[in-house]
Amino acid sequence: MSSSVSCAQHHQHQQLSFRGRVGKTSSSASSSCSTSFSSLSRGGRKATLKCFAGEGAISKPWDIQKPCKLVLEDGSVWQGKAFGADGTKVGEVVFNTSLSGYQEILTDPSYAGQFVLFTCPHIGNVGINPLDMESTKVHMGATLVRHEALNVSNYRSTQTLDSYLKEQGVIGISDIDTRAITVRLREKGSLNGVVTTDMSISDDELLKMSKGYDIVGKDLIGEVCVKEPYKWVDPTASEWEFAEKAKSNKDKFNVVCFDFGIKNNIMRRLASFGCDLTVVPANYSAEDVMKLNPDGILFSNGPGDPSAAPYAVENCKKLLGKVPVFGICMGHQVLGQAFGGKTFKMKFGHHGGNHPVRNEFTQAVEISAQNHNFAVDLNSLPKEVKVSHLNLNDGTCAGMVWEEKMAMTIQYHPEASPGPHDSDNCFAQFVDMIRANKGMAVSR
Ligand SMILES: NC(=O)CC[C@H](N)C(=O)O
Repeated sequence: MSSSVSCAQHHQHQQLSFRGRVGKTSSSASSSCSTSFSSLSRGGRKATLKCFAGEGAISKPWDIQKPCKLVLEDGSVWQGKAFGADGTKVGEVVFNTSLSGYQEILTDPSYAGQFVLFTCPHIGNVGINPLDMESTKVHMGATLVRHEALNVSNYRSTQTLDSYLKEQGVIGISDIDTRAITVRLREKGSLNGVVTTDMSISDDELLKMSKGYDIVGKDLIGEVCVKEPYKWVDPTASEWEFAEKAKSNKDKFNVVCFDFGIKNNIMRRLASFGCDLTVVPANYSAEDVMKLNPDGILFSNGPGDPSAAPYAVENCKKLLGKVPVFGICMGHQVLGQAFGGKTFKMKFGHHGGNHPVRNEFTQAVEISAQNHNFAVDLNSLPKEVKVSHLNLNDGTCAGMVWEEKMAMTIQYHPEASPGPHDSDNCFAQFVDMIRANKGMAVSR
C-alpha cells in the first residue's frame, strides 16, 4: 500500500521523518523542491514525499514574517507571526494542555466562540489528515501556538496545518509566548481577545473589540448543530478498536443523539457498542424524539454557555424517566439543569488530556480528556442525584447519576479524541442501562 506524505519545504539541515527520523535531506533535495523526494520505504510502507512549493517557485515558509497580533482584554499586546487565514476575529482565549491531537481539538465544535492556545510548544508536526476529523470544519476563531511546525511527518498526513487553516478561514498566530499567556489566564481567568493580521487597526480599537465580547449568555449551539436529522452507523475502525465489550457485542440498539455540536468519536464509540444512531438538531422536540422509538438518548457536547439553551433543558425534562439518557459535557450541563441544578462559569476551565477524576462509587481514578469552561454546581443538585465522579484537581462535579430516571452524565470526554481511554467504559454502562430497561441480561 502506498500513501502520500506531504511536507513543507526543508532546508539543508532539517531532517525528514517518516514514523520517526530516518535521515537528513540531501542538498539536492533541499534545492529542488518542485520534484518529489525519492520514495522512502519503512516497515513495508512506501511514501512519496512532496513539497508544497508551487511550480518552480521556491518559497521559504521559515522566512515568512507576516505579522499578526493578539490583544487581550487586560490590555496586553502579543506580537507574532501569521499563518492560516488573514482577518480579524474576537473570541474567548482558553489554553489546552494536550500534548497531541491538535486536529481533533481544532475540529471539536465545542470550541466555537473561543480561541485555543496550545501549551504544547510544537503544533503542526503531524499535519492534517482526513480521518481524524471530529466534525466537518474548524469551529474555533483562532489558533494560538508557540511554534508552527513546518516539517510535516506522518504517513496519514495529506495537508499542512497552515494550508488547512487557510482553507477553513481560521487565523493562526505563532511565535508568541504561550507560557506567559497561560500564566496570565491562570491568574486572571479566561480572557477575551482579538487576533488580527490587519496591522492598520490600532491596539486601542482591538482592545475595545475584545472588551466588548462576552461568551456568557450566548447560545452557540444553533451555529454548529445539524439542521436536519441524519443516521450514523460507523463504529471505530476495527484496527483501532480496543474495548473487549465492543468487540463481543452482538445486539443493536436504537439511540437518538441530540446534536449540540457532537464530536464524531462519540458517535463512533456508541456505534462500536451496538448503537444505531439518529442524530437530531438541538431543538428537535421531545415528542418527535419519542416518535423515533429510541432505546436510549444521548445529549452531546457543545459550545458556549449551557444556561443559554433553555429549550434543550425543557426537552430534556420531558424525556427524563422515559428511556435511559446519557449526557456528555454540554449534555451533562443540560441534564444538570433538567435535574433542577445550576451551572456556573469556571475561572479558566479544564482543557486538556490529563485531568484526574474519581469514580465516587468505586474510588477508581481515571485520567480523562476535558474541555469545558462551565460546570454544574454540586450544591444546587437535588438529593436524589448522586455525584458519580469528582474532578480531583478542583473538586468540581465531573459526573452524575439519577438512577430512578435512568440518567447518567459525564462532564468530560469518555470518547477521548484526543486523550486517554480510561473512561471508555461509560459507553458500555449506558448500553447496560438500555439493556436493563429492555429486560435484557446486562453484559457485566
Ligand atoms: N465540550 C463541551 O461540551 C463544553 C460545554 C460548555 N460549552 C463549556 O464550555 O463548559
